[in-house]
Amino acid sequence: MTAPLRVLVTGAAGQIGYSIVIRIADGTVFGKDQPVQLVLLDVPQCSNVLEGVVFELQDCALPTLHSVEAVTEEKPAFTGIDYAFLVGAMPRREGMERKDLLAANVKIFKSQGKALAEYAKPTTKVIVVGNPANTNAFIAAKYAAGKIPAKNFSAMTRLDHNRALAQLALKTGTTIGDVKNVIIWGNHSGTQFPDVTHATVKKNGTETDAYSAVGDNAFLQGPFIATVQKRGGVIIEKRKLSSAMSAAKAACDHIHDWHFGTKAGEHVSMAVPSDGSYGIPQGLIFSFPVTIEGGEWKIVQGLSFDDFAKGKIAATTKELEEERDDALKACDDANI
Ligand SMILES: NC(=O)c1ccc[n+]([C@@H]2O[C@H](COP(=O)([O-])OP(=O)(O)OC[C@H]3O[C@@H](n4cnc5c(N)ncnc54)[C@H](O)[C@@H]3O)[C@@H](O)[C@H]2O)c1
Ligand SMILES: O=C(O)C[C@H](O)C(=O)O
Repeated sequence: MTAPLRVLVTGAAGQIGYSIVIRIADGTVFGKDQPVQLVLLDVPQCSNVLEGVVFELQDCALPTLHSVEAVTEEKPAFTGIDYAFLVGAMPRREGMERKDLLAANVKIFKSQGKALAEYAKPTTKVIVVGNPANTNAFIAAKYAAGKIPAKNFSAMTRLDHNRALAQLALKTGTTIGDVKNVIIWGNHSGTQFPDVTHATVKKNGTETDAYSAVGDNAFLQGPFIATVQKRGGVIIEKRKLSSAMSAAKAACDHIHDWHFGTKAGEHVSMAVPSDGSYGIPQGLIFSFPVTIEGGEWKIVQGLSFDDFAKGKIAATTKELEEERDDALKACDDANI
């Protein structure tokens, strides 16, 4: 029998947590033949809610769910895990930018970076969902350094990637399966650059580049980019809560592809530590197009940028550098 994977979800009493755990437990993420031991972490004040989630998962009677436990401390949460979905963090409310969460949330990721180093397997793979996701992942990786390699840390821009696919499909009157190879560059924030220069759309049986399929450059360089950049804020305005169903689905897509690999000829967007590719400062957790094989991601190389794209990439890089510096200062100030 296949050995179970031990998978941690933090913030499991929250709204994304509630949508994510069922997909991990029912085999959507790791496959229908892969047993999973789920570990759900939240703060002690949420222990009752967490217990309710455990009861519901038990009541789902899922063949792939080997075990599920609820914990409110880091040691039992992080011990021996193979994958960590780091969701637990404060969400933004109307009128806030994601970086306004930095001071409150970065301390969580300093502490969890240390816990990963102390208790998790050195091979653990981490997705940070809690905002500001890129910078939180940078901090977690920093405090786990020496025990878990930086390449095992990532932040989620798959939701932005999925939003970009959906907007292209809507605009061209196609379906999601017809659109591929959009790219999200940079930060999961309003400065991200959703780029369709290398995307393709299959329409009436013929695959063409996205610019030809849309036939409206002004749309692709204007409203399309703004819609994807601002989608999270619009959802908050409408729901009075931040996106959860779509965020959980994207986190599961991200880990599914990290585990199983990307399809031939396709790349996905994933915020990973820069190795200096495209001139992005080393170590910044920056969203790149990646291909994945054997559990290892590789940044797609050799893509060219026009001046428009260069300007967008410079802006998101600058924001990430500023967030990094603020986060490092907040960590120095935080007595954890
Ligand atoms: N990267 C993305 O694309 C993306 C998308 C949507 C939401 N988010 C972010 O995800 C985070 C969670 O969103 P949500 O809507 O589920 O929020 P939520 O408030 O519904 O749930 C967050 C949960 O985290 C818990 N928590 C807080 N501190 C914790 C800690 N130290 N350890 C464990 N659990 C802790 C809270 O008690 C709560 O149950 C937010 O920061 C949100 O902004 C990111
Ligand atoms: O926008 C937010 O604050 C939530 C999330 O990051 C999103 O993109 O939906």
